[in-house]
Amino acid sequence: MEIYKKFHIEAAHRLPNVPEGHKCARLHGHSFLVELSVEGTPCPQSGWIMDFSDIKAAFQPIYERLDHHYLNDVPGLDNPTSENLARWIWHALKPALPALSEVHVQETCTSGCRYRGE
Ligand SMILES: Nc1nc2c(c(=O)[nH]1)N=C([C@H](O)[C@H](O)COP(=O)(O)OP(=O)(O)OP(=O)(O)O)CN2
Ligand SMILES: [Zn+2]
Repeated sequence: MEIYKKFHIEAAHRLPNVPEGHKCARLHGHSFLVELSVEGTPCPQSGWIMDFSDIKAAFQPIYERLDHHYLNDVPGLDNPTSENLARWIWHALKPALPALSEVHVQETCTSGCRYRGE
């Protein structure tokens, strides 16, 4: 079974490696939707895999590094595509949240990336 918690991150970025003339080379911003999934078996006593608020607490320090920041300035995010952001969040969060099973980064209403580790 999987549970998830969603977070909204307002951030700016530009993509430095796109072909010349690509619109994403220009500075722009997104309201990123980050959905974190955790896999497990519900505890018979509590009825939950883990408290949603524990997911929030684990993500909080990472959220603070991203929200209202220019992502290209965050160490390790010099090319902040959805793919690189999802992988970056996975590696930053996994030590504090070992049951993490998926990081879903939605960059726009129509575009995003799901990362489940390597
Ligand atoms: N594979 C990827 N492709 C693109 C990424 C990315 O991170 N990974 N990022 C971008 C841009 O950041 C862009 O802001 C988002 O792209 P796009 O979905 O094309 O945005 P639109 O608002 O133009 O989408 P439509 O729904 O088609 O209007 C580009 N590509
Ligand atoms: Zn973008």
